[in-house]
Amino acid sequence: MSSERLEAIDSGARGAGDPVITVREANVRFDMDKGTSRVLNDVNMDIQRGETLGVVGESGSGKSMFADALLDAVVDPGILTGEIIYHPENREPIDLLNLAPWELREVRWEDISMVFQGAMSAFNPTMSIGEHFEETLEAHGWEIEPGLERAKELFEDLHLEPERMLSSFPHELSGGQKQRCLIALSLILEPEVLVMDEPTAALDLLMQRSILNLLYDIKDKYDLTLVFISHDLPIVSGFADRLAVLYAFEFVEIGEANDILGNAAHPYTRALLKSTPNLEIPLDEMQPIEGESPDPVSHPEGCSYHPRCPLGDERCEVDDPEFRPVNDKHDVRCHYWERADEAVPLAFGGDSDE
Ligand SMILES: Nc1ncnc2c1ncn2[C@@H]1O[C@H](COP(=O)(O)OP(=O)(O)OP(=O)(O)O)[C@@H](O)[C@H]1O
Ligand code: NI
Repeated sequence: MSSERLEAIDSGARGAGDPVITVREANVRFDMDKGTSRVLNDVNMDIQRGETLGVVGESGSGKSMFADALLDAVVDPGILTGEIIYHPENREPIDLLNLAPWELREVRWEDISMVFQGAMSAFNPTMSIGEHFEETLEAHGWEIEPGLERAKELFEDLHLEPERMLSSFPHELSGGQKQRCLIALSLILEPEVLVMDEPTAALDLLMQRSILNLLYDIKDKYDLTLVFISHDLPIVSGFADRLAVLYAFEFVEIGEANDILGNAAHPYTRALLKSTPNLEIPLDEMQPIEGESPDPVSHPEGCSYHPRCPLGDERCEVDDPEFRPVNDKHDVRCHYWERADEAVPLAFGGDSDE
């Protein structure tokens, strides 16, 4: 690993100093007929124990690849390289990319659990919700009865009727109920980290917010670290402690959520803030981000955002910026971030000087 890269993870990406998962130089590639598709590009990240980390970016930016990488669950024939280390609270660190299949199965669910994108349709229609819980408990050699008692408590915490849920079949439930059942199921083996990839995308805005509020309420009770992935920046930002912005398969800005919202330093983040539907923004002030997102087979030279960036110049065409500090908890990969607020003003007043 180059020294610049190590520096790059010095502040923003590292957070406060008790990481539960450390990601170093993570890459995902698919070897395809038209060339090699690189869909996660040298990603570094420390996820801090107990935090809620929000990961945002446009569709196709690599959010799901990042989520899948955290559990070494990138689909075939994708190739994940780099280092993903899980740091349990009272055990030795675990190198996720060097585990036997049975060891990895144990870590998934019992240490790091995931609600996959689109998982609502993954319920088996012929099995009751209770049977889904039993199946998971059995597969991991956990006792059924105490497991179902825990399930009931989880249901109550998530404002669902326990008995009715256990005996229901997936088609008998609303989207919001199914989503909460999935969250309960993902917590049944008492994981320390819960990764959620667009867990509320198929739900209406009110339901999304109410599920996030419930998660927020149970997070402390279950001692959870949450990694929350979404294309919807306003939704995530109201909920996350830190935000990490993905552009073109790499993080371009990382910092405390409030700081990113009020003081976004990357032209892309600012464009994203401007373009994202938000209850607070008048519709006529929303602007889609101009230009195309990059092709994973041929990444642009230099800064990957330069073809779309109002600040892009000759330097940006050749020189890929490393992370630089905006403050001690906020890092950005842009040569000209100090001019980003002029170049991409936030019409709705995100900046204090507007
Ligand atoms: N199985 C696959 N084979 C090859 N390329 C893939 C595969 N799955 C995803 N990709 C590509 O990887 C890139 C990143 O995809 P990813 O699913 O991580 O995006 P995302 O940010 O999660 O998008 P969305 O918001 O739509 O879920 C995209 O260019 C996508 O086309
Ligand atoms: Ni995705």
